[in-house]
Amino acid sequence: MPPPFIQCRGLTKSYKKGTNTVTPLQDLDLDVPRGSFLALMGPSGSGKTTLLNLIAGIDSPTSGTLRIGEAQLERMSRSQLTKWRATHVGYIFQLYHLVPILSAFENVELPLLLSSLSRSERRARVQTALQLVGLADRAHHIPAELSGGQEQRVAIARAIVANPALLVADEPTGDLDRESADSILSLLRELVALHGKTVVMVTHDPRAADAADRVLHLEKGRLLESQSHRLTHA
Ligand SMILES: Nc1ncnc2c1ncn2[C@@H]1O[C@H](COP(=O)(O)OP(=O)(O)OP(=O)(O)O)[C@@H](O)[C@H]1O
Repeated sequence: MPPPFIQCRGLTKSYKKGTNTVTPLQDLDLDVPRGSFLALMGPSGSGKTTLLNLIAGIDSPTSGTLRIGEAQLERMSRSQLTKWRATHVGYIFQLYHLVPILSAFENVELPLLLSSLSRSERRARVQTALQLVGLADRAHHIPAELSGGQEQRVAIARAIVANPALLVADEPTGDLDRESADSILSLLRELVALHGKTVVMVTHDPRAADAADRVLHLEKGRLLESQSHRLTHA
């Protein structure tokens, strides 16, 4: 068996709040295989975003270990994490976070501007990403000229343009109608099934969680159960 792509052991995150210590994530053990789709559910304040941000290298654990691919994240400094993130993780937000004055093309190109790629290489990558999300014909539209579902597709193109192995998504369908939500979930499934991405998604929506291979429930910073081991997908 290959080693898990994501491996957490005793993962704990605490914050000091005045004289109190808040521990949104406590002693978490988790293995996620490469090329799988994991959904994280749980009540508000249960630690879902905290875990997502640790896995994305946005924040560092207080204790425990977190390995993603070859990288041992708990040993990295802030600047090492920032560098690692740029090539290894794509982040998808509930409210898309697109730059309103830039076209779809320019939004997707943003993560590549700090890379050493030439202009024509960047253009080719952006076009490929927009094609993959089905929006090649909207490249020159600004976000206000797109529907919510299309904006989220642009955000997904931006998340995959640097070809990261890992995608993390925080409520990616939370602001969408059912039909657009379903099409975003199909797209995420396609990225897993056809492109080998590993997706970790926080959601409150059981229908969204149903698109995942596995659903984990957090409560008060601890893992409750694992269910819905899906073996095949249409
Ligand atoms: N930077 C921080 N400083 C202090 N406390 C924090 C910080 N980030 C998160 N917390 C606390 O950790 C707990 C878990 O927060 P988290 O955002 O991970 O929950 P969540 O499950 O994602 O909730 P929601 O579904 O509402 O987004 C909360 O009680 C929150 O107040």
